[in-house]
Parts: sequence; C-alpha cells; structure tokens
Amino acid sequence: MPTAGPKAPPEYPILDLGEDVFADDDGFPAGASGRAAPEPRPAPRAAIVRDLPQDPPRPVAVPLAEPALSRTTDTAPPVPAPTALDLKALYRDSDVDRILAELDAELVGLEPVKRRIRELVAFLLVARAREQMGLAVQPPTLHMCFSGNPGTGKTTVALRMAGILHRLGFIRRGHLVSVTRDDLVGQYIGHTAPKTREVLKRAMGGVLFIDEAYYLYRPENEKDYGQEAIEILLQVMENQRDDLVVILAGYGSRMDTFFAANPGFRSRVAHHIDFPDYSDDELFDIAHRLAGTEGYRFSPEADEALRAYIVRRKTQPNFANGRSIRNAIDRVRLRQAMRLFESPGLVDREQLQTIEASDIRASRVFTM
Ligand SMILES: Nc1ncnc2c1ncn2[C@@H]1O[C@H](COP(=O)(O)OP(=O)(O)OP(=O)(O)O)[C@@H](O)[C@H]1O
Repeated sequence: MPTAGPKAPPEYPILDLGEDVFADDDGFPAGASGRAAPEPRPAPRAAIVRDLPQDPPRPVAVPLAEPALSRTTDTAPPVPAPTALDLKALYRDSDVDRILAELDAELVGLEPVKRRIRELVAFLLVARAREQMGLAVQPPTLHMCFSGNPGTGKTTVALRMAGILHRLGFIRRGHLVSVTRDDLVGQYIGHTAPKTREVLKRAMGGVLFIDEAYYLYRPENEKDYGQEAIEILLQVMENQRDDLVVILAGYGSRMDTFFAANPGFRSRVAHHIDFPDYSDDELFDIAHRLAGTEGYRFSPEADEALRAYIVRRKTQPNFANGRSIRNAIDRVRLRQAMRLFESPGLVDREQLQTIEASDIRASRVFTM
C-alpha cells in the first residue's frame, strides 16, 4: 500500500477532447517543465499504439433501459422510475456472462482476479439499476490499477474488461489501446502534449491501458516531460471519465511507489486488482491450454520434460510467467516440426499432433 500521506489533488479545468480540440495544440497547460520555443520534431514513428483485437463489432450496447425520468420532450411525459428491477435479467441481457465464460476458458487459474471481476460486474449492474431508479448522483469511477509481474495476464484481462464495460454500456466502443511511456511522452519540448492527446483521442470511448505506468514519473530528472503527460491524463481521467476508462498496470511494489508520489492518480483509481504469479502446476496447465488450442498434445514423457522445464525456467533471467510459457510453446512447435521434417517416411495424424520430450529437452534452458 502507498505510504506517503495524501495531498489534495490539483484542480484541473474541463477539457473538451473532441476532434476540433485535438486538431491543434491550444488549450493544454505548458506542463511542469515550462516551455520555450518548440524545437523541430523528429520524423513520426510508424505506429505508437497497439490496438488489440476485440469482440466482433456489435451495435453499441445499451442493454438496460434508459434511465428513468432522464428525458422530457414536449410531446411525451416523463417515464416514471421502475419500482423494482431484476438484476439477473439485466446481467443475462447484457451478454457479460459470455465474456466471463470466455475469460474463464482462456485463462488458467487467476481465481482472485476472476472473483474481483465478478464483484465489479455486480457493482456495475447495481450502478446501472441505481441510475434507472433515479438514485445515482454521478457515474461510478471506473479507472483501475492492475498490478503484478510480467506475463500474469494483465493485458488479457484488460481486453476482456473493455468488453464487459462496453456490454454494460459504460463505454461506447469497447476497444482497448495499449501504450507505454514512449507512446505518451516526447523527447523534445512541445512533443508530449500532442502525443498524449493523440493517444487519448484513439482511446476515447474505450479503455486506455498504460503498461509500466510508473515510468511516466521520473522525479530524478527535472526536465522530464512525463509530468506533462501525467497532467493531461489526470485532467481527462477526471473530466472524461464517462467516456474513457484508464487502466494503469505494472509491478505491484513500483505501482505503490508511483501512487504515493502521484496522489492525483491514487485518488482517481477506484479499483485495484492484484495478479499473482503462477504456481508450477498453473504454468503446466497454461502450457497445455496454449498447445491444446493449437491442436497439440504432450506425450507422457513430454509432460515430464515440461515439468522439469518449468522448474528450471523460473530460476533463469527474464522469466515472465504465462508469456514465457507461450514463447516456450512456440519454440517447441518449431522443434517438433523440424523433427518430423527430418524423420524418414510418412507422418501420421498422431505424430503431427504430438509433442515429444526431445522437443522440450532441446531447449537452452536445460544447458544453462
Ligand atoms: N492464466 C493464463 N492462462 C493462459 N494463458 C495465460 C495466462 N496468463 C498469461 N497467459 C499467456 O501469457 C501471455 C502474456 O499475458 P499478458 O500479456 O496478458 O500478461 P501481462 O501481465 O500483461 O504481461 P506483460 O506486462 O509482460 O505484457 C498471454 O498471451 C497469454 O497467452
């Protein structure tokens, strides 16, 4: 948990993030660094944002009835608020159960994370119901922090979260834009605000996922432009929170330090979800899940080799939980293909599907 005492968050003006405002640089603060005359810009990079795949396009979800008494026209009298609502029916109609089932099928383990997501779904359904009953004062704050080591499933869950928020009508588009510091912060004076705004523009109506968010803040460097990006993000997180959900992600302990140093973020992030490291058994299951979805299976000897691989890989540098297992499976498939290609005679269906121990034991992991 953060240790530093809270400071009052600074006041930010309301920003209009519509197309017109994004078209020029006006209207944004100069940033903590102060600004001199802009320097020439380097050539733009080809792509700064990773747009991840999403659900097949659907009409914008408004699964629940319009808020009662929210509209009046000259001709129609206001609709009275319902006196009771069926939360289960709201849940069924929203199709969120399908997304939760997909999440369950896709991700091994992560029980605490899945439980937190179900809690959040309940919270969102109740928020919707309160809105329909005329009880909601303002929309719930949905910005989140996903903390955990690399490869623990944060990006995968964020993608599903975007789908859930969309199906429940809390975001318009349901896409996820995944960025790191380099996508938001420029290297020269005057570059950061346009970069940050461009990313925000892409993310509007969806989820902005900022991986290793603590790199935005570099207190040791007085001239760091990260502070400028932070100020813009904080304004948008406050004032556009009905149109954008920000998920900050990174290692747990570093996120704690980041929040302690940036109370503005701490006060705007309402939901914290911790992603634990996987056990050996879970990593084993992940390997089976990943290989199985591609139509592969392990021989009994390969299973034994896989267990030994996991034990060794965890002690070696750059171990990244599920990501390391995914990479390992990719390499194992290459070795299996080479083995089959080099073997004499015909190959049958069984051989094409089977990973043998030698495909795993040829890994450098066993020689390091
Ligand atoms: N619980 C899991 N079940 C199955 N596969 C998983 C699981 N967790 C992670 N993976 C696999 O690991 C890969 C990396 O996961 P993901 O990118 O979601 O992790 P991350 O925490 O965002 O890591 P990073 O910060 O390194 O990107 C995914 O492509 C996925 O295939």
